[in-house]
Amino acid sequence: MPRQVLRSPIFQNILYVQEYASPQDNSWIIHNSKLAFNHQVHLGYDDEIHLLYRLILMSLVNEYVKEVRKMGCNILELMAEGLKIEPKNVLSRMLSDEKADIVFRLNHYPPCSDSNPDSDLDLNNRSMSHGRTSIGFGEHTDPQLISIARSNATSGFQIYLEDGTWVAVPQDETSYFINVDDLLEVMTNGRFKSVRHRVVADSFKSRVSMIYFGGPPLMEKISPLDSLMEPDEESLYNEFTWFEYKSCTYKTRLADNRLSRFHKHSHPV
Ligand SMILES: O=C(O)CCC(=O)C(=O)O
Ligand SMILES: [Fe+2]
Repeated sequence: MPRQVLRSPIFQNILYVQEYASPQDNSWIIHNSKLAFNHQVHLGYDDEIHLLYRLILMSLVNEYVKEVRKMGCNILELMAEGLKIEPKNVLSRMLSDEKADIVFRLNHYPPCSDSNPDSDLDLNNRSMSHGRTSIGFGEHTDPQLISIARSNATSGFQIYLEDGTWVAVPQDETSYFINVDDLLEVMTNGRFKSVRHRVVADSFKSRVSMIYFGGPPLMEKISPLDSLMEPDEESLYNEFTWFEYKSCTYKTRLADNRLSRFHKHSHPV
């Protein structure tokens, strides 16, 4: 099914017809710019897509999202089991809730011939010059609970390690890539870490990825799970709702450490 979605001629057409930067960005995803080389396709808002295309596309996406949501729930249940907490749906109930805040995003990174011979060097440096590298999607953590991604086996996805290096994650179109997101870090009181990641555009191959972002209902209160906390353990975070956190993501820049704003003992960055 996912491969079918990626390869579907409908998707291919839409990728080339409807490419534009996301309206809510504050400069971090700019269509065809040197800051980011990425086209996002926002489904549902594209008035010019032929109605028939839109209907077929919507039904493919809905079917995919339904299945991936089930997978997300299973993964969260396995995590609860691994953490030895009860009930087993303590995390997954937020995704299975009919008000769960789900986003599906399709990213298209055209080949970018902009890269220069120094870029490998630059790409391991967090303070790189954006003008000289071909960043497809700037570094960030995903704000939700978990993200589940598939791609067309074009490299570029990298994760950040605490020692300051970026590690390329080998891609293949038969695997799912699961990210721990910000809310899961809070709910596990830091036991799981939200993974900082980015995409570097490939010089020769186009990359397409589709990501399911699983978030809880907007008014869900987020704080470390009672059932997980040791008797003398202190909560690292102030309680907030997903709505508050989500609003904060729109007011901050992509690369910001948004969690630090909700951290009990640190100053906002
Ligand atoms: O394209 C990818 O593989 C990752 C994109 C991403 O990190 C995102 O959409 O949040
Ligand atoms: Fe992401």
